[in-house]
Amino acid sequence: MIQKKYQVTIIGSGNWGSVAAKLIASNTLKLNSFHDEVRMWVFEETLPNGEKLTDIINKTNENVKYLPGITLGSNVVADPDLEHAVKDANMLVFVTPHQFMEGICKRLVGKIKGDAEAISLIKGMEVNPEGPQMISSLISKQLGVNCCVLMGANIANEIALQKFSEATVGYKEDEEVAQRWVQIFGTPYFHVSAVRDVEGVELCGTLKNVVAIAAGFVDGLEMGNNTKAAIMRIGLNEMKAFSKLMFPSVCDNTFFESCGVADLITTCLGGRNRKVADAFARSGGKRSFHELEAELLHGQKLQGVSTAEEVYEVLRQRGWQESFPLFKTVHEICVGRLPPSAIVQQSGNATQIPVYGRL
Ligand SMILES: NC(=O)c1ccc[n+]([C@@H]2O[C@H](COP(=O)([O-])OP(=O)(O)OC[C@H]3O[C@@H](n4cnc5c(N)ncnc54)[C@H](O)[C@@H]3O)[C@@H](O)[C@H]2O)c1
Ligand SMILES: O=P(O)(O)OC[C@H](O)CO
Repeated sequence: MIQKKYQVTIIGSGNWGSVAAKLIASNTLKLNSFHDEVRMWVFEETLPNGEKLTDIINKTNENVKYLPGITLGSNVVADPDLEHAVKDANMLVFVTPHQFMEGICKRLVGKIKGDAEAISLIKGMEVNPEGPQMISSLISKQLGVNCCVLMGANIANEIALQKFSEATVGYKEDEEVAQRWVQIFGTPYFHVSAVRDVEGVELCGTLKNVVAIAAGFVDGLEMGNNTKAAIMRIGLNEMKAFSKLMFPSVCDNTFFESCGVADLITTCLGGRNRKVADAFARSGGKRSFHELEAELLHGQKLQGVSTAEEVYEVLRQRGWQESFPLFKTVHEICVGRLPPSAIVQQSGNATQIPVYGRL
């Protein structure tokens, strides 16, 4: 019998997308059931020296803009043509900032192989008048594919340097498919495990970005470690309560996986959301997130501010605002309705919130 060979394409080539390419490319070379080549769709841009990013990646094997100084692997092929990049793939890895996914999915309808499986590494959600939709669900519905997720305490630059870390794959039903994702991401320095709780894993990764913004405010206001720990604790409670209200099937244990408490800790200590929110608070809320993101992240994108807005919209639609003082306050600070110092005054009310007692 001829063994099926899987072809992997990565849709996205930012900081994490490039590290995902490096991890997967190191494994496809070793595993017989995968084609060596890993195709990576690049949102094309021209760099200041006039060269196309795709050409530089294919020439130097390095994403000089989003992951400088790291060799991706000679079997990573950058491709600026989205439809071309996915045409032969039966394993699709989605890893772009979440705000671009609706447009990307629209372009891919009818363009992917019938046996394709997908995984989303994207931390974020979509909210429209009909309600919220997780990104894995957007991918599944628009493209008619099964979609797992991979989330965890994964600051990309640290994994690029092969420093030990862990991640969690969330899946719906098919454990064999989940194990195939574990196989192509896992390395001796990147331990991956799978849990049957796709919504719980994805909501952990999504909601921690809102808490990271709150932690950045605390840092910018120089309020100290105890305050930051309190904000993280209150944030974790809100993450759990929100996830369970959205999806009653979400498991408590998921919050103790890498995607849960570990991601919350790393992101509140060293993530980009924390960094930009710190600068915002130091400016007294006078500089915009947009301006600070461009200045501090050099093209990388912040997810926490838009996620705070999306979560706020869900709270508004469902009348849950009073049960989620931290989530609500983060958004109100981001849009300038409250000063950064409100993060402690308002979130402190969380101790009286009955919803936590019930969950
Ligand atoms: N960087 C990390 O440490 C990290 C770790 C875990 C998860 N994530 C998540 O991974 C996802 C992707 O983040 P990242 O760090 O790889 O990206 P990034 O923020 O480093 O880079 C931004 C990317 O967006 C692309 N882009 C810009 N405009 C675009 C457009 N109009 N359409 C499509 N793409 C466009 C850019 O080319 C670039 O590849 C996010 O959901 C993030 O939360 C990131
Ligand atoms: O840099 P951030 O804040 O986008 O966080 C990066 C990762 O999500 C941490 O796991």
